[in-house]
Amino acid sequence: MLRFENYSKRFGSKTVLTVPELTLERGLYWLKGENGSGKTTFLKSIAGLIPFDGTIQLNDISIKQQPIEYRRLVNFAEAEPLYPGFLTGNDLISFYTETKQAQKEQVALLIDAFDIGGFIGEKVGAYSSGMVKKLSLVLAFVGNSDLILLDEPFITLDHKALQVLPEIIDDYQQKGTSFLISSHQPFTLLEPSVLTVANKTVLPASALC
Ligand SMILES: Nc1ncnc2c1ncn2[C@@H]1O[C@H](COP(=O)(O)OP(=O)(O)OP(=O)(O)O)[C@@H](O)[C@H]1O
Repeated sequence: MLRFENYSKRFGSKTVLTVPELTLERGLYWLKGENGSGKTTFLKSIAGLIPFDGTIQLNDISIKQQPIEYRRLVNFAEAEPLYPGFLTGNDLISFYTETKQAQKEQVALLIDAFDIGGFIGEKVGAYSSGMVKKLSLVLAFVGNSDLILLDEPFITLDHKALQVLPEIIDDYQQKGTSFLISSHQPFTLLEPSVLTVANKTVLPASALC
C-alpha cells in the first residue's frame, strides 16, 4: 500500500504538484497526464530522488524516516535514462544485482528476454537510445521490489521488446509487485487502474466522474 499525506512539490517558488491525501492499494496503475502535468515529478518523488514536502509511505515504511529500508522496496526506470558512459552494461547489472540481492538466474532471464546479451560488455556511451532503454528496464526488474516505477517505458523500444515488456510486467504483478507506469500510449491489455495527473494534483480516474 502506497500512501500520500500532504504531499507537495515546489521548484523554487512554483508549486507544481500537491496530493493532500491518496492511498493506492497493491496493483498496476497507469499514470496519465498532459506534457508538463507532473508525472515524472510524482514518480521521482516516490523513488526518493527529489525532495518534497509531506509524507510518502510504502507498506507503512516512510521514505523520510526509513530511507534505506524504503529504497530497498522500490525500483525506478527513468524516461530517458543516463548512465556514466565509461561503464559497461555488465558493470551496472553487477552493481544492481549486488545491491538488490538478486538471483543470478533472474538476471540471466531478463538479459535474455530483452535481448541485450550481445552488447552489455560494451561501454554505455556507445549505446543507442533504445539499447540504453532496454538496459534501464532490465535494471528496474532486477531483485524483488515491492513497487516498480516506469516512466514512459514504451518509448524507443523495438517491436520485440514492446511485446516482451507487458509480459514481464504481468508476470511480476502476478507475483505481487505493484507498478506505477507513466505513458502517453495506452497499454490496456494489462487492464491498469488509471491515475490522472491534472490541475496540479493526482486523482484516481474514478474520482473524476
Ligand atoms: N528541475 C526542474 N526545475 C523547475 N521546474 C521543473 C523541473 N522539473 C520539472 N519542472 C516543472 O514541473 C512541472 C511538471 O514536470 P514533469 O516533468 O513532472 O511533467 P511530465 O508530466 O512528466 O511531462 P512530460 O509528459 O512532458 O514528460 C512542469 O511545469 C515543469 O516545468
